[in-house]
Amino acid sequence: MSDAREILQQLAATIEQRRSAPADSSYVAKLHSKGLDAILKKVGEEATEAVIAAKGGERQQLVYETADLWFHSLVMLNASGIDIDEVLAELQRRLGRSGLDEKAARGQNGEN
Ligand SMILES: N=c1c2ncn([C@@H]3O[C@H](COP(=O)(O)OP(=O)(O)OP(=O)(O)O)[C@@H](O)[C@H]3O)c2ncn1[C@@H]1O[C@H](COP(=O)(O)O)[C@@H](O)[C@H]1O
Repeated sequence: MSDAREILQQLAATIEQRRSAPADSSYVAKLHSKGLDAILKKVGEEATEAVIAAKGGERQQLVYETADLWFHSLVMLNASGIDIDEVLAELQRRLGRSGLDEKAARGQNGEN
């Protein structure tokens, strides 16, 4: 399998390219034509579907729904002008740091 960052970059580039395609020829373009709220609604729906699959112990369905969730999250980031490298850098920054330390630091900085 290719490097994970490579796959995400390739998919993000495809999303950027497809957003201006005719809406009847592209799922990405169709979503964009409906506006940001429709994109955000899809992210919420896909997250819920992933949770339901996990709760039901449906292993293969969870893989499928998580792929849907990641894809729609990339569409959301693209619509918001955020490069995936920004998210990857944030995850990398957190590597090796306890989530409990991270949580305590967020309280101090007034972040969520
Ligand atoms: N990875 C994906 C991908 N994952 C999921 N989906 C679509 O996301 C939708 C989610 O489906 P749901 O089950 O929620 O229900 P639905 O009724 O089909 O969807 P809605 O009409 O409710 O939005 C499906 O239509 C899937 O086809 C994707 N559509 C596109 N891609 C990638 O985006 C590229 C560009 O796609 P187009 O824009 O269609 O050319 C593709 O080559 C793929 O690499």
